[in-house]
Amino acid sequence: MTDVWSVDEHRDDVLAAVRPLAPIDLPLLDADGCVLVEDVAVHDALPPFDNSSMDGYAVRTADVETATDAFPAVLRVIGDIAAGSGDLPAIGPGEAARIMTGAPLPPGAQAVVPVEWTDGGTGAGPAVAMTGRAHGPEVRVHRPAAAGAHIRGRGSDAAPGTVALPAGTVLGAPQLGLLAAIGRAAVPVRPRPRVVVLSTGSELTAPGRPLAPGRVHDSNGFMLTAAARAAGAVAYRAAAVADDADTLRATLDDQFGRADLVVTSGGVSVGAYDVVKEALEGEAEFRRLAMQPGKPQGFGLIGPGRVPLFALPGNPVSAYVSFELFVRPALRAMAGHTGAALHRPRTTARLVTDAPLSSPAGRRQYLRGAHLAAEGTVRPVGGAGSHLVAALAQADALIEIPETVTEVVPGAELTVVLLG
Ligand SMILES: Nc1nc2c(c(=O)[nH]1)N[C@H]1C(S)=C(S)[C@@H](COP(=O)(O)OP(=O)(O)OC[C@H]3O[C@@H](n4cnc5c(N)ncnc54)[C@H](O)[C@@H]3O)O[C@H]1N2
Ligand code: MOO
Repeated sequence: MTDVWSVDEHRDDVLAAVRPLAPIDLPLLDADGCVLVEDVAVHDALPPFDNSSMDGYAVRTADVETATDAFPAVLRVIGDIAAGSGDLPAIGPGEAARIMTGAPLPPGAQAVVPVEWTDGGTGAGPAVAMTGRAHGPEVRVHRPAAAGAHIRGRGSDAAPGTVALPAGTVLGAPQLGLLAAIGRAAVPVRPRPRVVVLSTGSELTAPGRPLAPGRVHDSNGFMLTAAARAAGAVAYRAAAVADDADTLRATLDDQFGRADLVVTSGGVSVGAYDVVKEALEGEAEFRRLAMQPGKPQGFGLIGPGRVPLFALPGNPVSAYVSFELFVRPALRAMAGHTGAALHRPRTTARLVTDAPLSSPAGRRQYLRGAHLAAEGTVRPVGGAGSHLVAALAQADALIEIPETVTEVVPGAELTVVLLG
């Protein structure tokens, strides 16, 4: 009897075989979505200097401590400080400087009074101040301000010597913003894996071209390339290769130099033209899994570069489900992700169907489903056939039915894999 592997055994074997890619320094926007490999320290304080958080007037607190609407403090405006100013007037007793948001606090000032608390230097009340008219040589301040009011202190966001981002951080928009703010132009990260997706089958025709009798369009090439991109890879679809082992091998050899991982589909079953098996004989291991769809699977580290190659089954749903369960975690591991971040999130949901569903004994079944998070339910979409691409396109989850279960009744609690 031929050995049969479980889904978990195959996934564990594949994850044990792949390694995180060597780190490289990438410019910030190229590092988007990548995993940082070293702690990044703050060298210069952020903000780099004390600055105003409001448009208003930089003042000495003693000068405004008794200010009210009836008895405003009248201060002499000795200058204008815009964001980016380097030349700052010193504020003496009875003086103020008009200051903009983000502008450096001038020496002598202890607080900023927002323009709304003043006459805006117009000689009028607060209502007029709101109109933002040009200031005069004097400003009337109507309220006191505590020391430090409306001032963003040097280093109050990130202090020098602290860790801005620890190794292992996945870089997204806020993290890239922080790196830019502390002056980093490039960071050491694991690069996105480069993936080549290759469909096999003499029946395959590129979409956009008319179908000759007996032929079908190559859907796997596009679906798996998109799935690899969604997993964080830089992925390209190669033109489909006909069922000829020598041509396939030559095409694969050509791709190994430019790919960190290769995905093929088709040609792994027991048919007369299962050329992927033939082309990789002795290098990849071909297995039967206790799984439906996705029973035949091939995997190996191929060529001198030992490039991971996944030979997925040709049926489109089988190929996609196999990608999600085996290739995606491998790609995520190569990109430096660990733990739960390798996998699609899972949850439990109540099955909504009119009649019980049957499932093959001894095989873990993955039905396609529509998940309703708010209701905690999942509804099967289409049947179990592994050619049902239209139903797959309606699904946002995989419904997992364990190997030991042959029938599930409406209302049963099942694990679902969220495809996001
Ligand atoms: N006698 C047996 N026959 C089959 C078995 C078996 O155990 N004994 N297993 C079945 C299962 S399960 C699967 S899955 C498929 C896997 O077959 P292959 O990986 O060899 O795939 P092909 O034969 O090349 O194609 C299968 C099917 O998928 C279509 N296909 C293939 N590539 C594409 C593509 N890029 N785009 C769209 N459609 C594609 C192809 O035309 C076939 O219809 O084997 C079963 N048979
Ligand atoms: O197990 Mo094949 O992978 O469905 O249809």
